Amino acid sequence: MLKLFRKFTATEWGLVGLALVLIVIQVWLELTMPSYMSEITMLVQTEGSAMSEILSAGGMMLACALGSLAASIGTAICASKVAANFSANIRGELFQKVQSFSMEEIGRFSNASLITRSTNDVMQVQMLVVLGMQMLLKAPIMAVWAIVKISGKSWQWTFSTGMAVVALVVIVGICILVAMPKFKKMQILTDDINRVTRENLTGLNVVRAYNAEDYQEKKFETANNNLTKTQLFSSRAMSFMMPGIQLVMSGLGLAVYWIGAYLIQNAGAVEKMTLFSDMVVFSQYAMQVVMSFMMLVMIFILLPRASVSAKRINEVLNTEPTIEDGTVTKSDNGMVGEVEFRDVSFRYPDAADDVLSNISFTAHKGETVALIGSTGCGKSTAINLIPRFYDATKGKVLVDGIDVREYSQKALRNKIGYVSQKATLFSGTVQSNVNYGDNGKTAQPSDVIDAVYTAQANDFVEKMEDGYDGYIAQGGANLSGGQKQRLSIARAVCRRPEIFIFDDSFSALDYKTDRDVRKALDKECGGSTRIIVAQRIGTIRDADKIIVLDEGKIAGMGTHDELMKNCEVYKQIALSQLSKEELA
Ligand SMILES: Nc1ncnc2c1ncn2[C@@H]1O[C@H](COP(=O)(O)OP(=O)(O)OP(=O)(O)O)[C@@H](O)[C@H]1O
Repeated sequence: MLKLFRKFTATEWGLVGLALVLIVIQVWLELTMPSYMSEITMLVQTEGSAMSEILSAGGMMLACALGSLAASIGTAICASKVAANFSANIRGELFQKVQSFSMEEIGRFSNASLITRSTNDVMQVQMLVVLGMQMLLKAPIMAVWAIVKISGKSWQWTFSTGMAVVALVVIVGICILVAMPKFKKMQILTDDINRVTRENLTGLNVVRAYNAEDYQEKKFETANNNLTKTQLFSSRAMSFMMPGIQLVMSGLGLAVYWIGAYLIQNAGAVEKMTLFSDMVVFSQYAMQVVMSFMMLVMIFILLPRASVSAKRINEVLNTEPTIEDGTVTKSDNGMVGEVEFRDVSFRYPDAADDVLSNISFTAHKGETVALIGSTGCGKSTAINLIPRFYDATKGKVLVDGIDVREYSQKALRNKIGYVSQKATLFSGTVQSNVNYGDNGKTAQPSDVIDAVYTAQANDFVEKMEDGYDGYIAQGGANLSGGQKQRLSIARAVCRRPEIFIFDDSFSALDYKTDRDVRKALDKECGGSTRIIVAQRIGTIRDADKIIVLDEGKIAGMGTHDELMKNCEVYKQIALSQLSKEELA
């Protein structure tokens, strides 16, 4: 937690200082009030006191109350400003950190947990800062000051206040000890709720199509009940706290007056009046002491949850991405658009076996290299090593003759136009989706149009109400699968990259569109290297080199004709899709 607070900026520390000054003023004013009360008590009991004296003391009391109110509003403003800025900074840092994560770290934390950590956990810490700045600073000042004020009065009163404080500490201690483990659990269960809700929303079509609402509801109910039970348990434990504190406060009030009555009864006539006034003042100060402890209690209620949250936030902030950035920004060996896999093997973190074993091939500038093989044989995994979504566990992937690990990730990815297996579009317009990202080249509106034409997306884009400014919903929800794929292809084309990576990006296109896109790519982007993962023989049969993968190993490599002659795995895939006549 303290580690997080080190992130306070100078302005925030300045505001904390200002809040501290305001709190001292507030406490001073609050603790001055009982003196006026004592004065009024004395005046009321003294015969011949003038009304104006009572009114003047009352007026001073009112002024103290108003001053304390103003100081407390000032403190609250400072506290909320510090907390809001602090949490905005933490959220920003978390976002940046997650951006730097490789797929490995994202997989390790899970999307749901990263979202909870960036929202709910930050909120817990924010709440602690808001209340902590107001109460944690005020309580000790108030307690010490009030104790100083009451010391030297009757030892019986001081003793009863001390006992009340001990009783408070015991009650609060027990409640927190019982509830603390549950607080820790609560954040993890919030992750679960988040995960189940996200899963349900993203897969809503499938849920409905399979009438799986009940199943999803049960799943949600389990997560929800677990969280509710944990919350209820900790609330029940905590529910003993407030009445307990109230009991102690009332008991203390009673004790002060009871002791006072006893002392007054045994005192002389003159002492009686002083004792009475002391009793009124003491009960006020004693309440202030107890109130200070109550404020600390409030913080102790928040503290366990916030410290769990702070730990979870720090876990993310302290995680170093496994993909370290290199320094090379430009290859100065004259090579362009060349991709080489040199004896590459890869194993997913925590997996038992390699997904890829000893893969070696080269794609030269302007060549089309295709990867084909049964599902799950490692095609996507292989091409994900080029933009460094993961790093090879053995061997090297080279782009333009340089190990991809030596490049700065930005420079490496600037060379690449990547089209993922599942088309990803962002809420915005056609234009903002096609002219997406930054690779140092400024795309003109005409480049966007060219890219859309190359991807054969012009037919539907130009029919949209606003054309290239047409609205695209989040995830491309207002487009068909094939339309989404074409816009994803247009986005890669618009980048004018040295190397295209198409991860099964033509699968949602009909055969004719598939052929037209490939033809247009040949014409418009002929100089770029293309690495294509495909399931359809038709998509790749014209490729310069086809790599046949089987269980993560190369089963054959060559042109379509060569493979038809000498690669049994390829021949079987081809024959399963096309007749002998079509293949001839
Ligand atoms: N993030 C991951 N963590 C662990 N294992 C994974 C991960 N992603 C994929 N795998 C495993 O790696 C293997 C290869 O997956 P990959 O996605 O590369 O196959 P593919 O050949 O592209 O399949 P498809 O044609 O169905 O897309 C599969 O067995 C899969 O279970």
